[in-house]
Amino acid sequence: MSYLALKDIHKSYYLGKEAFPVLNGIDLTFERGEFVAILGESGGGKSTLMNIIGGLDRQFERQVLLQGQAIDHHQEKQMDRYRRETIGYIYQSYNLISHLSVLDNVLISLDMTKLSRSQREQRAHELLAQVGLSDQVKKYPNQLSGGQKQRVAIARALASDPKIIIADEPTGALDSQNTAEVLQLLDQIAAEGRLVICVTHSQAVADAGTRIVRLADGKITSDERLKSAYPVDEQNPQIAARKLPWYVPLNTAFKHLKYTWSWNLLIIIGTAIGLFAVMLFNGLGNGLKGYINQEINNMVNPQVVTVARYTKTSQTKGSGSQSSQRAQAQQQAQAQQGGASPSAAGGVTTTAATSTSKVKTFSTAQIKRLSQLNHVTSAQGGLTASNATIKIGKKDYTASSLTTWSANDRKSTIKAGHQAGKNEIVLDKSSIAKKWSSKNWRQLVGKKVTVSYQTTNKAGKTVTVKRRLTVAGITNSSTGSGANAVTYATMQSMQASKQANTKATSVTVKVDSRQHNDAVTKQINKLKTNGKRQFMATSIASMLSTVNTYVNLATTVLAAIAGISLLVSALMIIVTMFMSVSARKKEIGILRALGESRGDIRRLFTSESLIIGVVSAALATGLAYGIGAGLNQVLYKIASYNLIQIQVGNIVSTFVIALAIALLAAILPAWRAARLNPIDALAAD
Ligand SMILES: Nc1ncnc2c1ncn2[C@@H]1O[C@H](COP(=O)(O)OP(=O)(O)OP(=O)(O)O)[C@@H](O)[C@H]1O
Repeated sequence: MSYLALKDIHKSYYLGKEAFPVLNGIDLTFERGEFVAILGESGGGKSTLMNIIGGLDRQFERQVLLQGQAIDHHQEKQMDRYRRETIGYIYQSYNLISHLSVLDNVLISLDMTKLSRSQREQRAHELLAQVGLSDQVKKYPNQLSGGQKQRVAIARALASDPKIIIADEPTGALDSQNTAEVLQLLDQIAAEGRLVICVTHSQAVADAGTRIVRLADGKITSDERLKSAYPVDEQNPQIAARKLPWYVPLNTAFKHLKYTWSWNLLIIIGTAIGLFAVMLFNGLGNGLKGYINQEINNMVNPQVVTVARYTKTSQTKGSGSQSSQRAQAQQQAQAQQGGASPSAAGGVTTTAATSTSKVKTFSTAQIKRLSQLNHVTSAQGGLTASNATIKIGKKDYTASSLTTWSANDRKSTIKAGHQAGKNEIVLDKSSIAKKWSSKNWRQLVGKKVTVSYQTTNKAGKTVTVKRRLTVAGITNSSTGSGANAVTYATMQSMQASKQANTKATSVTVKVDSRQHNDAVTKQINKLKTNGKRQFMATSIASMLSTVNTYVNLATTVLAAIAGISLLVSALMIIVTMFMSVSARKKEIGILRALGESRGDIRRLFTSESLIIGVVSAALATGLAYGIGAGLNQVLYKIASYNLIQIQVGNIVSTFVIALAIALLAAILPAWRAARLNPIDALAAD
C-alpha cells in the first residue's frame, strides 16, 4: 500500500458551461522518503495537481488515497484536518504573513499542534536554526532577502511535522546559490522520511530529487526514478495536531492591529468620539439628577407629606392628574378659611373664590388620626395667609404669603439668624430682606416689624390682622414655602385676636423614612369617614421622581442623538474590515492552506473588530473622564456641584455598546473572508 495514491484524477475548469480539461486521468503513487519533481511546461496542470494533493482543491473527479484511505474531498472539515496534519506548503512567492515576525510566521503553524507553549517556541527556534536563520527571528518578512524568506517558508512548512511537503516552484525566484541551498534542505526533508513533491520547470531542480514525473497536457508522460527513496523510521512519532484554539485568531488580530496601528487609529478615534458623547450626556444626566435632588432636599424635607382637606373642588378638578392634585393641595394649604386673599403663592395659580370659600379645616381628632398612621412620626397643623404687608420702619413690603413654619421647612434655608419663636418671624431674603438693604440685609435680624393681612372673621366680616413681631432670621427658599413664616402658635394667636379661624388648613406629616413617603401619601388619600374621602396628600418625593423622569428623558434623548454618530462609526468599521479582507486575501489563503478552518478566519476578523471596539470604548472612557473633569471645574463655579458624574454603569454600557457595534460591523466582512476560496485567495496579488 502506497503512502499517497492518485487514482485517475480528472479536473476541468469551467468558463460558463464550457469545460476546459486540465488533468485527464492522473494515476500516481508516492512513498515517504521520496523527493519527487513534477516537471512540465507552463499551463500543463502542475499547480492544479498540487492543489488537489494538498487538499485545497475539492472540485475534481476520482480519488486521492492516504495510506489506502480515500480522502473525502467533499467534507470541508476533513480537508481542513488533512491540511493541518499531513501537508506542508512551500510556494514560489514565499507567502509569508507580512505583519508577523519570522518567529510568529513559524509559530502560526505550530499553534495547531498539541505541543506546549514552550515546546512550540523551542521547535520554532530549532527549525529556524535548521534553515540557518537563528539570528533573524525577530525580523519581519520585508526585512529579509528572497532566499531567507524561502527558508522561513520551509521552516513553517515543517513546523507541524507534516509527512507531505508540497513545494510549488520553490526556487523559481531564487539565484543559483539560494536554489542550491533550498534544494539541499528539501533533500534533507525527504531524508527525514517525508514525502517531498516539488513542482518545477527546471530540469536542474528536477535532477536534485529521487524521482521525476513529467506532466504534459494533463497526462503523465514519464515517471523516472533517479535513486531509491530514503528509508523511513516508522517508530518516529508524529507531533499530534489540534484545532486552532480560539485565542490564537485574537492574538493574530492583535498583532495585525499593532502592525497597522496608524491605519486603525482614525477609526478608533472616530468611534471613541461617538461613545464619549453618549457617555458624557449620561454623566451629565446623573449629575443633573444629583444636583436637583440635592437642591430640593436642601430646601424641603423629603420625609414630609403635605396634607390638605379634600373638597368637592378637588373631586371635580383633582381626580385627574397627579400634578393637578398637587397644585390643589398647595392652594388649599395656602388659602385660609374665611377669605384671606386667594392670590398666587409660591408659584401656585389663584383659585376661584368659590373653591377658597370651601376650604375646610382640620379638627384636632383628624390631626391625631394622621399622626397615628403607619410610618408617621408626627403630624403638625399649619395656617397660611396671602398677601401680607410687612412694615419695616416706614416702608411697606409685600409678602405673597405668610405661613407657619413646619417640618417641611429646612433649617438650612435660614441664611441669617434662627428659626422663629413666639412672636417672631423669619423673612424671605430676596423679596423682603434684600429689598430692605441689598448689602446689609443680615442686619434685619432682631428688628421689629409690623405684619398685617386681611382675613374674614367667624361672623363673615373682613378684618385686618396686625401684629408687631421680631425678625428672628432670614430665609432663602426658592420654593416659596416657609419664606415668610411664624410659628403655628403665633399665627393662631394673631388669628384669634380678630376672631378669625385658628384651626389648621394644612397638616405637615413627617414620615419615618424617605422610602415610605409614597406609601404614606397613598394611605392618607385613601382615608375615609362615612365613606367620604377626607384628605389630599402630596409629597416632595413624588415630585422628585417626576423631575428625575424628565431629566432621564432629556439625557436619554441627548445620548440617543449622540448615539447616531455611532452608526457612522459602525459603517467605518465595516468599510475598514472589508478593505482589510481585500488587502489580506493572500493571508487568508495561507492560513487556510496551513489548516485553519472557515471559523478560524471568521474569528480572526471578528476579533479584530472587537479589539477596535474595546480600544475605542477605553479611549472614550478616558476622554469622558478627562473632559468631564475639565467641564466639572468650569461648571462647579456656577453650581458648586460636579455636574458630570460618570458611573460604573455608564462605563459598562459604553463597552457593551462598543462591542455590539463592533460585532455587528464584523459580521459581513468576516463572513466574506471565511467564504473565500483558498486557491483564489492564494492567487491574490
Ligand atoms: N481558476 C482557473 N480558472 C480557469 N482556468 C484555470 C484556472 N486555474 C488554472 N487554469 C488553467 O489551467 C491550466 C493549468 O494551470 P496550472 O496553474 O495548473 O498550470 P501549471 O502547470 O502550474 O503552470 P505554471 O507552471 O505556469 O504555473 C492553465 O491553462 C490555466 O490557464
